[in-house]
Amino acid sequence: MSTATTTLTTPETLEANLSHLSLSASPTPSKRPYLPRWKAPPPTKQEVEWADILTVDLSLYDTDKPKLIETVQTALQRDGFFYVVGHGIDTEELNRQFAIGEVAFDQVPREEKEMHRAQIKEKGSFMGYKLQNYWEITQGVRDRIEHYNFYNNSIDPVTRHPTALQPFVPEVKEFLHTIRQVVLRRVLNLIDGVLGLKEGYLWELHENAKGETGDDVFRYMIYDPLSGEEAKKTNGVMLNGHTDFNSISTLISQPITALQVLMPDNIWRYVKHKDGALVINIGDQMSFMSGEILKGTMHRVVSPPEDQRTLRRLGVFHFAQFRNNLPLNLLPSKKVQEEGHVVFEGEVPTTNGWEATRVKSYGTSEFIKGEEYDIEVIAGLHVRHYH
Ligand SMILES: O=C(O)CCC(=O)C(=O)O
Ligand SMILES: [Fe+2]
Repeated sequence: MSTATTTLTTPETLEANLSHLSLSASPTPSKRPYLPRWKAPPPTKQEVEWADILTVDLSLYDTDKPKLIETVQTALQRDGFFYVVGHGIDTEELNRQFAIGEVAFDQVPREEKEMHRAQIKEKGSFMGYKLQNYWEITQGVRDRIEHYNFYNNSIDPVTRHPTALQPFVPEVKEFLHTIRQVVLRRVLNLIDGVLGLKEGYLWELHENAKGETGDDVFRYMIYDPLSGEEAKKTNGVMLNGHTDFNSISTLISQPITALQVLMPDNIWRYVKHKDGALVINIGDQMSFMSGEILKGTMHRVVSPPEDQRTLRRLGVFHFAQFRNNLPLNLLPSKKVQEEGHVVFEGEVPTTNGWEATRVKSYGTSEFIKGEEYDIEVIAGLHVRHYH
């Protein structure tokens, strides 16, 4: 049974409908186009400084929600990051997404990738490919990152995607649907609990009863290693320190140790791989709407430890978006009004407006240069770009 047609609009129907979602491998995997299983690289054996990140076990969602709300509260007010386990998505389904991701990079010819190049500067959109060398890291060193992005509201028709990816598009759609319902929706409900909002309030800002849905980005991403020379110039940095632009980001944990979080003591620490877990953080927009009670935390990607340094690093990401054209005002929560602060003094940017502005300028525009980070001014705010 396909789940892609399940439509969910009201919080009351969440629990009833969750039971209809395929949380494990599809019952008809034989109908799926063949792909070899993705072979995950071995975890690092080196000791590095790990970030202390809390874990939310979603299998307790129905039985111990108050405990989960408490954990999400600590995680988002202190670190901005947490792991999610017990989400019910089978590890084979997660593996399959990495296998499809490889197709996007290794089975699509360069000319076809060029044809699907994202209109980043023109439209502030990553739809399609962001190819290598588009961004500057620092001192003239260009990035070694390629990504392919699906947009939730523009996945159809299948033929808009590169030929090699087309057979897998129905699965991508189904996976994105599942992750929205099983992970995003429940996490948003927990954040409602943290902020004292009525359950379902934040979900409604992501998908309303009319079926208007945020234009989430679903991304496959691959990092090629930096050369020794490049790494020396960037201090090992492969992706500059940034906050995400959206509401909530989810990445599937993978073994190559490279993602670092700037912890409250101003030290970058590594995010440790947890098999089958998802790593969640909030982006600018959720942070702003919370009056910055919830932290949009700085993170970056650096060259992995010695035993993984020459490996390519494949990633799978879901960047959830609020619905379009919502002003980034404070949420109607007593806690936000009392403990948060007004973020925008002048004109308040909209959800998709903020996203597009950040996509357009990231990695390409001239900012105010600083020792540790450069500063970009958007709507009167100082946005930091660590290098
Ligand atoms: O590759 C990663 O682990 C993080 C990537 C990231 O932060 C992003 O794409 O916003
Ligand atoms: Fe990020």
